[in-house]
Amino acid sequence: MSLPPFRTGLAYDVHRFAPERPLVLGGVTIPDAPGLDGHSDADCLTHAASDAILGALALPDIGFHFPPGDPSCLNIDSQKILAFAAEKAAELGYKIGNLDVMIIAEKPKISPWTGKMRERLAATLGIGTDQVGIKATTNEGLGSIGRGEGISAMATVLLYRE
Ligand SMILES: Nc1ccn([C@@H]2O[C@H](COP(=O)(O)O)[C@@H](O)[C@H]2O)c(=O)n1
Ligand SMILES: C[C@@]1(CO)OP(=O)(O)OP(=O)(O)OC[C@H]1O
Repeated sequence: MSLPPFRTGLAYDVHRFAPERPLVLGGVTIPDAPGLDGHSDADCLTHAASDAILGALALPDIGFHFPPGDPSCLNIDSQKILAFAAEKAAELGYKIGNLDVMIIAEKPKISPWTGKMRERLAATLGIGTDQVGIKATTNEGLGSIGRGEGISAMATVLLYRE
């Protein structure tokens, strides 16, 4: 692998609602909100963040490392997946410059939780909270997300070498 000083990564994930499950986003359990369906904890924000890091490194995605359906991944805490991606970056000599995430959801209201999510992701990644951005938007009623069928997330990351 060539080792340029900077590498960027981009990722997307979406999960449909599964109201009987707890809602975990950015490693934070949001009370009184419908959860998401998945083999893991279904934390689409953290999945997108993890895939952005793996993508920046040109490594296979999270499904390769944590196969859907693998019993060892059942209800897995996605912070473990994010920590794995961060370890891969460190192994290849990269640090995280910044991570930026966008949540697209009609519900619940995300903004009250972004502070805790930034702290959780920063702790998992071993970086400062000022290196983690999290924003949310609705889909203005358009499409499956707009109909309130699930939550999606996009993430971008900058990695650098010293
Ligand atoms: N699930 C969401 C969606 C939006 N927000 C916050 O509301 C603002 C306005 O959203 P629009 O979709 O109308 O642009 C947005 O900037 C967020 O601050 C939210 O917290 N949770
Ligand atoms: C981490 C995994 C493990 O099953 O989680 P899932 O909940 O299946 O979520 P998805 O984003 O569909 O695919 C990633 C999987 O590898």
